[in-house]
Amino acid sequence: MDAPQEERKGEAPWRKMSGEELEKQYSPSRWTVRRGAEEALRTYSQIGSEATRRARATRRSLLDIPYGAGEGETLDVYFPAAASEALPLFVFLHGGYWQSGSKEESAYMAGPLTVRGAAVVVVGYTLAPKGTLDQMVDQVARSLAFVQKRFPCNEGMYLCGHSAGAHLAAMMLLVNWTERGVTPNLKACFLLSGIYDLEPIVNTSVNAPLHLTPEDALRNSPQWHLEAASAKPRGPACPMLVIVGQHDSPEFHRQSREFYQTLCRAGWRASFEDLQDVDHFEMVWKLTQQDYALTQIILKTIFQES
Ligand SMILES: N[C@@H](CC(=O)c1ccccc1NC=O)C(=O)O
Repeated sequence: MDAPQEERKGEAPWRKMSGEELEKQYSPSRWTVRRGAEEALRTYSQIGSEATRRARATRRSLLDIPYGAGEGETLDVYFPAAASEALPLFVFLHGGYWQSGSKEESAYMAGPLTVRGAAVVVVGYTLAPKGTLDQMVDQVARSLAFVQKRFPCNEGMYLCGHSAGAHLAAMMLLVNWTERGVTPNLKACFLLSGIYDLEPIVNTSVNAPLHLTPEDALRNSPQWHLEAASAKPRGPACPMLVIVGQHDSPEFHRQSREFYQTLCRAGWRASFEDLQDVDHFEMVWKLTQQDYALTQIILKTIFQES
């Protein structure tokens, strides 16, 4: 059963916030500590573009591979030096509130991960207002099915999403893969600074290009459907890592903590990490660095080091 309406309509703190406060809570760039909002956003996209350029110049890659017939339904793959298809695949879904960002500026982790022997897949999807949230969720599901079919010998898919991308990643736990004829070999999920209950953003500026009705928001809120989902945990081998940045807003902390609790209730093996000393953007751009705590967590999860 889905979460009862009383639980959804309960005492969530955002319901008592002014419009202005809600807007602030859901504007990650207003919570950065080392840079101003605009500089943080600029740096985030610069580091991503530069990391992507570098990966394209120095790694074997497949770029703009269509996973569907629609415009923008393409993905990029970056490979380690040793040629093999029996590789772990790290699949990244970029953020940008479903209305900004692109795979062309999101291969942050391609360097550190390919050096260690994992391939990195960066998925493109159709941003709002052109794409609707339902379409994006379907696109990401099709991209994962495509990757599984294209690399059937993969040693596991490690799905990672940031912010809006973490929402899309979490929605994948609700997909009926049997119906789609292929089940991705999912080995772990990294959910970075995500939002899992979309109702609070319906009345913020985030929703201007999205046009989410309260019904759209509820249908696309993994927080309220996970416990009822038919896609049950694939056994103890698929951990869910829910990670939020120390300097993310209180609402982002609440969203991650409550989704972690829901994952546990639904029977997933989940962990929760409040990643010290990073904001919403540093959390991802530091994945360009091999010695960054989150890069190390990802590598340990993929390569099972203790
Ligand atoms: N306008 C937003 C931008 C934003 O939220 C964002 C930007 C890049 C990557 C992820 C983001 N957040 C969620 O997807 C802000 O004020 O931070």
